[in-house]
Amino acid sequence: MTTGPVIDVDRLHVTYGDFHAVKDLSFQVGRGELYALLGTNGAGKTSTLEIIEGHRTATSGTVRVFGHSPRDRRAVRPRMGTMLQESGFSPDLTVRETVRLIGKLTRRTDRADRVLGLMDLTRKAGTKVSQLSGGEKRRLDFATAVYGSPELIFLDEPTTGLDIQSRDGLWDVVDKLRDDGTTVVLTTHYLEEAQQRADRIGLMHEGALHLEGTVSELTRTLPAVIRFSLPATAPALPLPAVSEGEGTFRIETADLQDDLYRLLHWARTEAVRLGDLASGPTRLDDVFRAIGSH
Ligand SMILES: Nc1ncnc2c1ncn2[C@@H]1O[C@H](COP(=O)(O)OP(=O)(O)OP(=O)(O)O)[C@@H](O)[C@H]1O
Repeated sequence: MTTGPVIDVDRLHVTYGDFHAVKDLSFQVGRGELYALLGTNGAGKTSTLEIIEGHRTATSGTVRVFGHSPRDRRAVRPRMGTMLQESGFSPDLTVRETVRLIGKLTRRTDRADRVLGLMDLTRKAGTKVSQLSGGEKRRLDFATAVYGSPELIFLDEPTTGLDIQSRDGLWDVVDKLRDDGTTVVLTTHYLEEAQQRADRIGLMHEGALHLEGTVSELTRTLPAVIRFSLPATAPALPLPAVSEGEGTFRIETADLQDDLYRLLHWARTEAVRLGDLASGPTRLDDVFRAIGSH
């Protein structure tokens, strides 16, 4: 039984030649957490994950997984499953053979047919990997990652190329694993998936952690937004608003409830119809867009 964090990254540096891809990166992932490591293109996420997964050595700094070096494969591999962005499966093996091979290599035990069933691949069990569609390959990749229900799972862009049924199926499996205490590290460019599911987010930019926190801690760093359109004849608004052209306005607010109330009260009193009214907290997309602008 490990006490302390499942993943502990301390002052990690990764250089390629004289290029500094990861600079003094520190973060921890606790047991049972879903930690989303997100970032701009080239931020250093893959480089970092490759070190945590034991595929690459750090230039300097320390990384511990379950208290061990990730290069200590015997200690770490049986306890972690990995869904990479690109699988390196042998095209000539069947789907079932592939799952069994990964099980053997990682020293995890399970039934191949169980994990194939989870991802609706039972009918493809005897099919060669080379004959699978792109989405089926991704599902096979996920099935191998969850083989043996490991304590730690890395999901690198897991839903890219999956149809909506497969996405829902994948997240159902992840939710069940999490109920049993599995720790998940997710990278994705589908920010709404991270927004819905992550306990904490580490947001990388240019090799460093730009922001870290829960979704609400990150979105709280930016104002919420109210958008609407007005007829040209409308009287002056009760709040400062920015015109976005064609009669559309945007109000940025640190107090969405109060300012929305003031706007609606004004509209009713003045008998003004607010067109296409929409409001909501800042989305993770906006936090990303703000990177580099401050
Ligand atoms: N083997 C390598 N040799 C030289 N430079 C590399 C190598 N691998 C990555 N880099 C560079 O290091 C930086 C970080 O790359 P990395 O793949 O870790 O980023 P990322 O955050 O995963 O990006 P993306 O979201 O685009 O996949 C990039 O500028 C990349 O060009």
